[in-house]
Amino acid sequence: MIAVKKLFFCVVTISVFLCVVMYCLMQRKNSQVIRDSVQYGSRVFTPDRVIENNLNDLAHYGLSQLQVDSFRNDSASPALISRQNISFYQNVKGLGMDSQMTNGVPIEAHRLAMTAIQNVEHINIGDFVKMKADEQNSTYIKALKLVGYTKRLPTVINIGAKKAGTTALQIFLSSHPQIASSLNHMEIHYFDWNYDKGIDYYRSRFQYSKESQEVFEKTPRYFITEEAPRRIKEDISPNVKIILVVRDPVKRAMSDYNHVRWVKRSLSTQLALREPHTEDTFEKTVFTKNGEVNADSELVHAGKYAMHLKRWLEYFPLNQILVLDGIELSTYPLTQMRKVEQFLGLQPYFTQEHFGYHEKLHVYCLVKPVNKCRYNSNHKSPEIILSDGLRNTLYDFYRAYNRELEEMLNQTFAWSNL
Ligand SMILES: Nc1ncnc2c1ncn2[C@@H]1O[C@H](COP(=O)(O)OS(=O)(=O)O)[C@@H](OP(=O)(O)O)[C@H]1O
Repeated sequence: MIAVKKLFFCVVTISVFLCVVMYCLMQRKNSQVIRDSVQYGSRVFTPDRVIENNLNDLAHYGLSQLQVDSFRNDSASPALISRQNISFYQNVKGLGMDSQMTNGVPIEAHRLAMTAIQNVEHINIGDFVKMKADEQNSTYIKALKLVGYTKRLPTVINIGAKKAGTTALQIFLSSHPQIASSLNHMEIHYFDWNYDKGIDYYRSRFQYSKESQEVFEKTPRYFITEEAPRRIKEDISPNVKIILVVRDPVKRAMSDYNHVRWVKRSLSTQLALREPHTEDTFEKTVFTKNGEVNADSELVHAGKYAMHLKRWLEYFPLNQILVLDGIELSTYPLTQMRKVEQFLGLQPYFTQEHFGYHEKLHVYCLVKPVNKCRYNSNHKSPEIILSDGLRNTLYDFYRAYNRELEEMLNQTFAWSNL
């Protein structure tokens, strides 16, 4: 009997040991895949999936920069597009990507430009394909211009706040036919991190667009960047329209903490270095050892909305800044997007049919014309649990800022007096 028990014990121990080893190996593999993956719009592509889906084609379109570190490098020249036929787009569409590609030429613009090359420039496609890259490039850009498409600086900027729902806004707004976006819908970070690259670099990071379109970018870090409002006013125009999304600042800080920890765990050191400082728990990050709020922490600082907004108001009048509540955006996307349409003077486009509730994510996603949901990088992060005392201390800290924001905007927020 004792021998059977011992044998049973041994089998259980070995099985547990093997399970632990397998689990560790799988985690290692997963984290490698995450490190090497790239987020494209709302999708994440791992190297395996990209190779499966024809890396050669993707490489032609700038997607050879598949390391997260090269996100902000220049993309392929528009002329490369002419070397492939339209079926490439169908491939890409099959992958669930946008038809507006890395090089920023919308499919409609490409078709018009190719027609112009043949009918206006009188160059047949055979000759065009054989042209040297430089000549082909300039012919193509000239044709794009001829049909009304150029790269332009933004007319609308979503300045933040980080983790307040800005990606959802971007996904919704970018589907409006009168909106052109940044390439790949990337955050360009021009007015904070990439300012020394110059305005031509900034312009190059947008899709080709028509005069009748608004050009849109979102970089949530602009909101807390001291120089951003002045730079935007001086370098683009005093008429740029600004959209700010705000959210319960305590929830924002928690979401930010999870995001930063995820970036530090999963992405490159270069990207991680740019993220705010964090300790190994949320509590240690936002509170001092004495249990006071650590006002120096960027995670805390970013939620002092009234303070940041005041700085923006030194450069832009309030009627040029639309402030949305992130929670409203996740619950009533149609009402919020109608506000945005009105603010930007766009034709009414959105209807309830464009939005569908995602049961697992508990938010609304875009379901028309394509399914697109915010990829939630934090979904595996454990929920942050704070004692009632610390939670109240944090809410107390923000209350004065929240009330000031309400007064400035003559608008109330459900989280203002928590
Ligand atoms: N449809 C919709 N509407 C409003 N908010 C939404 C929506 N979808 C997602 N979310 C929540 O937004 C949080 C991420 O905010 P951002 O997209 O601004 O993050 S980022 O600054 O771009 O990284 C993130 O919050 P947390 O889940 O608390 O981390 C998302 O869940």
